[in-house]
Amino acid sequence: MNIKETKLKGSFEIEPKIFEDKRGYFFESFNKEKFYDLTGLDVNFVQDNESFSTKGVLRGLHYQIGNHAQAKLVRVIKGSVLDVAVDIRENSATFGEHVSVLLSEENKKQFFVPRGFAHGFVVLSETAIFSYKCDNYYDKLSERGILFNDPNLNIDWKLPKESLIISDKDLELPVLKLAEIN
Ligand SMILES: Cc1cn([C@H]2C[C@H](O)[C@@H](COP(=O)(O)OP(=O)(O)O[C@H]3O[C@H](C)C(=O)[C@H](O)[C@H]3O)O2)c(=O)[nH]c1=O
Repeated sequence: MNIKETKLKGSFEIEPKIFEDKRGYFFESFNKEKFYDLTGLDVNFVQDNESFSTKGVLRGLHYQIGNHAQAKLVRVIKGSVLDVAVDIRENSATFGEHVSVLLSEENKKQFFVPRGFAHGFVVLSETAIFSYKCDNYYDKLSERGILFNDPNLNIDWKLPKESLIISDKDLELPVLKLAEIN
């Protein structure tokens, strides 16, 4: 397994070791001990999620506030997505900055997004199955979000805006304001 910390401290790109043979492939999609050894993070995931989306679907940017904040270990089982994490940790030197990572069934890459980040992705393939682990439970009342095309974040979602498929809820999200992230 290769793990590389991104420019946003505490977030990591992960490349699992793939075992291929005449039958196909095998890899450990998560190993708590190895993750700790490579990141120093003793993470306890409590919830796994999966979503299916078609090309152009953009989910996010979402986060949960306070004690309900979630760290996520995300990956793509089918298709490919551009995955984006935005640092909204109040005193972070990289507050408001983002990292984009291409996750696909081909590269089998994973992205660890720590608590204190907003997260979202856009589907680049015809369809995509997105699977992720969270270290805190879903809590609807603590859900918040940032508008996907917040001009302050200047995220390049790679696809033309008119081709994006975004929920009404996400289209009504606010832009990032320091005062409203907790
Ligand atoms: C996230 C979540 C949702 N739900 C229910 C609530 C809604 O009735 C339905 C769809 O929820 P939503 O439209 O918020 O799903 P996404 O837009 O994929 O949300 C996710 O989008 C981005 C990529 C994220 O990082 C978050 O994990 C998450 O917010 O599932 C649950 O029952 N449990 C959950 O953990």
